[in-house]
Amino acid sequence: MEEFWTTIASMMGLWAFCQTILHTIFPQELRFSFLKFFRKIFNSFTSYCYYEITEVDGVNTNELYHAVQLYLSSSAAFSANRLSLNRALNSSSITFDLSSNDRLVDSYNGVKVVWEHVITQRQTQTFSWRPLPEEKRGFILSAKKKDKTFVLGSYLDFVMEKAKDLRRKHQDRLLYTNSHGGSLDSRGHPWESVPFKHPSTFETLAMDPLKKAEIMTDLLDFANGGSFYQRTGRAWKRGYLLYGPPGTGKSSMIAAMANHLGYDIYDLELTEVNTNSELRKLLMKTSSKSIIVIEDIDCSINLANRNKNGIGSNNYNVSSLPASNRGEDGENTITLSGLLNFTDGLWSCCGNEMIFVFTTNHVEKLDPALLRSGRMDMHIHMRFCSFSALKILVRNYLECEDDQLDGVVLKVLEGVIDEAEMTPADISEILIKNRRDKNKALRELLESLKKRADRNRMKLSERNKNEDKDEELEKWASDSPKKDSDLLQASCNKCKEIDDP
Ligand SMILES: Nc1ncnc2c1ncn2[C@@H]1O[C@H](COP(=O)(O)OP(=O)(O)OP(=O)(O)O)[C@@H](O)[C@H]1O
Ligand SMILES: [Mg+2]
Repeated sequence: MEEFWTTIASMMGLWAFCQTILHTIFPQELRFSFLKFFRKIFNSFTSYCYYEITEVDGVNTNELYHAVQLYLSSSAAFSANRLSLNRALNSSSITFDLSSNDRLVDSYNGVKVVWEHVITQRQTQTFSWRPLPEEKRGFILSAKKKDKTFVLGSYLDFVMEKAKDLRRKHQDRLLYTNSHGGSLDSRGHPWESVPFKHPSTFETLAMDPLKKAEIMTDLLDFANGGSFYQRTGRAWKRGYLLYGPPGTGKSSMIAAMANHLGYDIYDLELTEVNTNSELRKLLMKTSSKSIIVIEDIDCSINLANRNKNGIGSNNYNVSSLPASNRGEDGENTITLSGLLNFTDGLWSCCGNEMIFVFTTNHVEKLDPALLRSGRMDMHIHMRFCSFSALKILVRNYLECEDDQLDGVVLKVLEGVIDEAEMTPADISEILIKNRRDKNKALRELLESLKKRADRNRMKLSERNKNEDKDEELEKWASDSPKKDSDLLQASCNKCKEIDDP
């Protein structure tokens, strides 16, 4: 027995010695290359095949890597012995990742495969035209050579599908922002993300139910229309323009869209982007199934001054933009063509299933080129609160259906709501403040609506009066030259009479 333990101890000592030698001879950055080399030699004798799935594939992020990561973090992950657990700030769920160089055995339809997660430090960069991530991450998938076709076809398709489902059902959606313009971080990403937790849904959105249903159908048609877009040769993307006064629910609508489809949101801060090529880089680094949002597009680029350099010059006056957003000569280097290409050019299709949403309070300021179908396919006017929208707000905030409310009060509300021109944001505020006392909430709401309606009526009658005055003035102005010319003609005739007695 003693001999057995001695042998075990010496073998362990030998193993530790070999490991130390390996670590000393091959520093961290060379270890990955060594393992690869070793694996190559080993591969020629083995009945297994190996596939490497790296995080970054050339200039683009590798979607397969993220799909595998998500897939392995699902129930399959419970069979692993060692996992790294993550919980992102504000996230509601814990995610599991395979630790570095750990393995996991998975089986699908009776075929066994092994996943290994490999993380290595990148070698010190000598020269690179773009900064590369400090860490190199990848999965190595190994399977028996005889199962090669099955693994590359059905199994990887299954992994992608499963990841898609998981993403929709469980994972928090992400909200990305380009807070440092278009430059890349240490991992080669220009976007920073936080979990997207906005609770707005189409259920809570107060707007005309028919319009709402139309938008929801349009979104689902888009999301399920992969084969249609493929067959018709169209890029699988759709543009929505949301316009209307502040507080009518444009941002809430974007959140509802994302929650409805389970998409991530890329909130593009255009004023932080310096050039068209930065804009393109940002686009290249977005993933499929996402909504790219440019809020207040009229404030991001001063489209009103398009003619400053002549129509078609595509340069804009950027006086309203921060200095960092201008070129050397004080001109912004983002051009209309850059923005149009962003939404409609060849580069706009580098991800599939993309939605572009632009919002504005002043649709009249936007260039028609930006608004045409194919770029902004659906124009959605977010209006002041209507009676049907009000009923949704009352149901949400006061937790009561309209048949539980006083019929007379409802009638009065219906009569006054359109004239009052109040935004859902203003109405929400009154309801939130008085949500513990329904009757008080409705009374205060009615008072505010009446006040606003009276004010609007007064404004309207004043405007009408002014318009009448303007009309009179115009009439007088158009008549007076006639009178003057009559007088002139009369005096000329008089002079003639005097000259020719
Ligand atoms: N149609 C709506 N349905 C439900 N809530 C709404 C609606 N419109 C506004 N609200 C409420 O008002 C607040 C402001 O709305 P939101 O930010 O969506 O308006 P917006 O149109 O994006 O305004 P802005 O043009 O100033 O960006 C939100 O917190 C939301 O709760
Ligand atoms: Mg908004």
